[in-house]
Amino acid sequence: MMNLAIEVQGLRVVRGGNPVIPGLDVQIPRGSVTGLLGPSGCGKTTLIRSIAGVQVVKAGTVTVLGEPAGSPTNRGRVGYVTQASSVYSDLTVRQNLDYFAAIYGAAQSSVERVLEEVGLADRGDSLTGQLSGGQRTRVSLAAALLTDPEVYLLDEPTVGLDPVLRRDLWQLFNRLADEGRTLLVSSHVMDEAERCHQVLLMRDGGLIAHGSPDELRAQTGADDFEQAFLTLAERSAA
Ligand SMILES: Nc1ncnc2c1ncn2[C@@H]1O[C@H](COP(=O)(O)OP(=O)(O)OP(=O)(O)O)[C@@H](O)[C@H]1O
Repeated sequence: MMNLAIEVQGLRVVRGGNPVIPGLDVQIPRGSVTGLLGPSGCGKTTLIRSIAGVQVVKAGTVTVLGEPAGSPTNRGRVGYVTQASSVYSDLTVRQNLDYFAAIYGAAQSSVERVLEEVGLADRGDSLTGQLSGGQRTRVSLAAALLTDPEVYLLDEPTVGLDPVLRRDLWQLFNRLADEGRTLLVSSHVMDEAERCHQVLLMRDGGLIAHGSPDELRAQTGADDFEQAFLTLAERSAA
């Protein structure tokens, strides 16, 4: 049996009276980077929230590391980085990380390590509120890295980043997966599919494809993922 990090069965989520996820099943193996790709509003954040255990769900089961999503047993084992950064704007970057290290019980020495990993080693003394959106997201990511979680749920972590930083972050995600961590990373930039082991293509609250980048290319005959998505979207609507 596959060693699963995340298992979603029959997930149904209603938001604002609308069934934004009408019924979804997916399995994500440990030690992989899975890209969750799809257009704005298709339900990526809702799916990630359901896996993080912070979304009210109408039906279905979501299991993370063998526990129900949101289980206290998984505290510290699951790192969730939301789209809106969840760090304090009136503290410096280092003060934020010192604070999170203290409440998570992480070694203070890990602060410099995570600053380096997210490319913010030179911004430790900057006031977080004066950083760009992409920099603030990286402070949130650094805070998640402090506890060395087994599962990372990252909601659009590369939005607003230049190509060099995006490449560096994807290298970090792949390194974490090589070390046995599991990452679910959402993006609406289709080209980011290339950097994942597995890709989930989402549309209108459902999955229209799940496979490796090569498998999706072979299924559609498309060279780029923008085209592959369009082909799969047309097929799913037919
Ligand atoms: N708080 C809310 N109340 C009601 N409906 C919501 C709420 N948040 C999101 N929705 C709806 O749920 C659907 C899915 O939204 P979601 O944020 O999960 O999409 P997304 O793919 O993450 O979008 P984006 O890429 O723009 O962040 C959308 O139709 C959205 O309008």
